[in-house]
Amino acid sequence: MVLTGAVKTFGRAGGVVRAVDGMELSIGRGETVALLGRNGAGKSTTIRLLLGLDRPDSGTVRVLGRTAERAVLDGLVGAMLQDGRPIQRVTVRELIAFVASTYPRPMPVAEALALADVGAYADRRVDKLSGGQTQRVRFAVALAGNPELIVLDEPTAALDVEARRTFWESMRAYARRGNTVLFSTHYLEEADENADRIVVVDRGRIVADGSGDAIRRAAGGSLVSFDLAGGPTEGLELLPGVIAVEVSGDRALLRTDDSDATVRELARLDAIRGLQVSRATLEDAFLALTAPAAAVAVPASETETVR
Ligand SMILES: Nc1ncnc2c1ncn2[C@@H]1O[C@H](COP(=O)(O)OP(=O)(O)OP(=O)(O)O)[C@@H](O)[C@H]1O
Repeated sequence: MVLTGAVKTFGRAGGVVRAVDGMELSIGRGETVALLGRNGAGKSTTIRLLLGLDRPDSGTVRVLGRTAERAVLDGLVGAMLQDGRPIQRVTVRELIAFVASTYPRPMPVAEALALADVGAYADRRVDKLSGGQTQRVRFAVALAGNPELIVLDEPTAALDVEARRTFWESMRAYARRGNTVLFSTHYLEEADENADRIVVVDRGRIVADGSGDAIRRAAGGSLVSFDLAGGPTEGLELLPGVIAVEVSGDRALLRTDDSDATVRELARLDAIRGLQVSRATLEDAFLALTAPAAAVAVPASETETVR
């Protein structure tokens, strides 16, 4: 599926919000992709464009070679949105059978129940289930049309650790069949563990796109910190390897893609009091990429664009 220059704005008292701001995103069949961003980054709006629930103000959206609306009507796309609630007073099996009957080439009901791992309570009413069970039923609903692509908006937001684990097992089983998965999340570990590719979104734009490792690298592979001991802070950004500099009290934190070179130069300058070197975590990378006053700009050439 492909978003080309997609823009979606919302009018608001006092101005216009560019929820999606010139998004260029292409996802190939069989990929599992995480859309990672803070609250309000534009993830849900991107997903709504891909599902044909909203139209872009400009730019285009194509899903499996057709318009988003057409792809959904053809049963090629399954979705789990944040606010969807299954209809009540029916059993899980009845619900899935009903949803399947509305699609041209549905998944056999037993298969959808098994894949979403809801077989154990298939004959219970959907309004009598726990939060984790309900979420899996919603996943079964998304599978019922036998889609090639599934789009999940923060699928595990309300789940505990165990429910999350079983949810991702089901999702991976679906992906292993050669299907495509796009999910949004705030959770870095979830993106890293369950996606082949992470697309970091900030203010309606993609600020990094690649594997977890590529994103760590793009935001600076290591962090070097030391006590300034009253020394100058000017020029630190010019040290070899340094991508960004933060000063907090009397301590300087340098984000660097060549910590050896950075440390050698600091040693030469005799600025190694309390020196610490650590590998940037995905969390560091994410914060650097999406911090409100983004200190780090990732040149497009440093992101690993998969397609
Ligand atoms: N229907 C709407 N009307 C007005 N503004 C909207 C609407 N939908 C989204 N926005 C605004 O667009 C921006 C992006 O919102 P969006 O819901 O896409 O972000 P998100 O990354 O999904 O956030 P969250 O993680 O909180 O779900 C936000 O500033 C939001 O307030």
